Amino acid sequence: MTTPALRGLRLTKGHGTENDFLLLTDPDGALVLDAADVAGLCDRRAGIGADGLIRAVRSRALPEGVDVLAEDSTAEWFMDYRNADGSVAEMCGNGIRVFVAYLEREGLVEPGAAVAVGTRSGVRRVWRTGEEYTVDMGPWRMPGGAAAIDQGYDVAVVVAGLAGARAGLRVDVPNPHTVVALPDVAELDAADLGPAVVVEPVPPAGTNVELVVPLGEEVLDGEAVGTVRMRVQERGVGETRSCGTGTCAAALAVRAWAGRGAPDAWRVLVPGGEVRVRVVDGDRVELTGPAVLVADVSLR
Ligand SMILES: N[C@@H](CCC[C@H](N)C(=O)O)C(=O)O
Repeated sequence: MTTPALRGLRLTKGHGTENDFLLLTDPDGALVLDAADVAGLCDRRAGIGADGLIRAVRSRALPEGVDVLAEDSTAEWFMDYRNADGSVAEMCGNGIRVFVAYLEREGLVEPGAAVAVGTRSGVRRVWRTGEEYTVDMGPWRMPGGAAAIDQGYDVAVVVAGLAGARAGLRVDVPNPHTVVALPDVAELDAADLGPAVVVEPVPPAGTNVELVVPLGEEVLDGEAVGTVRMRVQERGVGETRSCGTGTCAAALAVRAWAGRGAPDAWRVLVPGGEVRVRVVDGDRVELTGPAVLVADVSLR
């Protein structure tokens, strides 16, 4: 599995609500990691196994055309995110929390300080409160525009195990998501996210798909908080135990469906745990959840 160029490479395994990642540091961006290398390392039988791989590269070592430092000169590290099949993704909401926990543990950023991280979708700020990390995920977009928001959907989605086509609403965070509301947890459990999910019309860059069941609202510490249960099929991976950008998309879709007066604060329950999503100033979203480093591995 390991190509000679990767022998001796040191990786760390970590997860955020059981969305798991391999992390490595390549400060000068010297390592050539092609899609087959990434897929081999992420393979759960022949490799180490993970939903994605994250390479930490110094922003000043990035190839021309990726100018993170022009956006924020303090964004010293770039998160090079790859899905388990080797494809690249714009952003990873669980991965970026684990990335900052890893940078702290490696002594590459000041522990406990807010960190600006370069990503393919721009610079994102991450800060730690106790054991949890919060990410300013920035603005989102519903590519179907006002018509989709008014109608509540803009695509048709066919999922194995569920009868007929379901209505889906696309939400970019800014990686592409399609959120489908189901009436109850029995349907959520019946869905088979093993086979490909068919989305029509096909989104131009593909899509992650979230199945959600809204579970109502309660008042916590004087604030209305909505709860959503979610399962996800990730682009470039398959079904995963969690997806941070997906939880943001899920909360934003359910909030849009609920209409005026819907909560800004959401708990999203996923098979791997729970995260919190907050809409701030109506136009950007924050994600809070755990980050766990599990093991260090050296490739033979
Ligand atoms: N698991 C991630 C999302 C990873 C990228 C996604 N599969 C894509 O291709 O967009 C998250 O926690 O956000």
